[in-house]
Amino acid sequence: MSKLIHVAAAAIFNDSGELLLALRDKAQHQGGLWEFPGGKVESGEDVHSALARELQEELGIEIDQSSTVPLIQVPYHYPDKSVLLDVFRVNRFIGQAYGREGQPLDWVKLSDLSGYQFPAANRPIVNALLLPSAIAITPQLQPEQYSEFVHQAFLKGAQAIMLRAKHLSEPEQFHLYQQLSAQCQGRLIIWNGSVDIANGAAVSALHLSSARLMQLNHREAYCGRWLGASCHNEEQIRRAEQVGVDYITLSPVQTTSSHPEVTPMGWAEYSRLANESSLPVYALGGVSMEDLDRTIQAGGQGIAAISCFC
Ligand SMILES: Nc1nc2c([nH]c(=O)n2[C@H]2C[C@H](O)[C@@H](COP(=O)(O)OP(=O)(O)OP(=O)(O)O)O2)c(=O)[nH]1
Ligand SMILES: [Mg+2]
Repeated sequence: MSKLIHVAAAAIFNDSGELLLALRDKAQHQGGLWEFPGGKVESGEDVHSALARELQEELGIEIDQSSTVPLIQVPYHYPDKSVLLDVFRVNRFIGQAYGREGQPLDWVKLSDLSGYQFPAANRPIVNALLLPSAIAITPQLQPEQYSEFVHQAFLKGAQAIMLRAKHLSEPEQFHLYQQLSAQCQGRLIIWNGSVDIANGAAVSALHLSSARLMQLNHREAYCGRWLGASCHNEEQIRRAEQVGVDYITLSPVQTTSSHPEVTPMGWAEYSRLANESSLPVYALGGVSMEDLDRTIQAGGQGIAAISCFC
């Protein structure tokens, strides 16, 4: 397999929360498609300097390291070359962005991103931009207690809910899913269950256990928009990538009360696995909202947790 070409790229936001896209020239590799501005890291250059240089060369804007936050690293093998897209979120910049190389630019709302055609390697980047950074997973409760849990979880900073209620019957789970979907008012609600039931009930976000992930052969078997999976080791992560899921949770990062007998992987191993994976990776197991910044700095998407939202 050819050597990975290290590419620094930026998801640049303006004060209105719009994202800057540039159109690649037809003559370039992956030409005619929209991209996140950036380019190749030169030999001897660090990725932050490369990003600042590329954004100056391509857009005429100035950034510094304090205004960039890691978004995702995506290794990707095209038939003709292999790239490592090292993508940062840029929330502050100096200057007025314009296409210095004549390339058309567009400021785009996140909700309009699906209307743009990107290189194949960009799918996880778009997913990382659309997915939340904090998911509250429901503990085992009586059916009438879930609504209060969801209410509290949003107050405590969760941006999405994963309904995991294996102690209830499937009709009860589905009834709860519908009730909580109404309560979430457009925020993401993920159902932890099987592909068949999710398809039958037109569930738009499904999370698979690692056992269900290993049994799934094709992403297309699930009809909804978001597909996630629980992973605990490299074999499961590779499987999730092959199947083409949209995100994974990786656990346990730290000792957790729900599985006290399992040895946690620790932050260094979490970071290594998250960076090697092409997918958005949530830290799970003994983590809380206080770990959000370190998770993102470690190359993760965010946190998924039960206890800290109870
Ligand atoms: N900048 C950027 N490159 C991307 C994206 N997605 C994707 O697959 N790529 C690929 C295309 C290229 O093979 C490589 C980046 O190369 P580039 O053409 O931007 O590099 P550069 O700015 O240094 O340009 P050049 O001087 O080599 O022409 O990464 C993306 O969103 N942004
Ligand atoms: Mg470029």
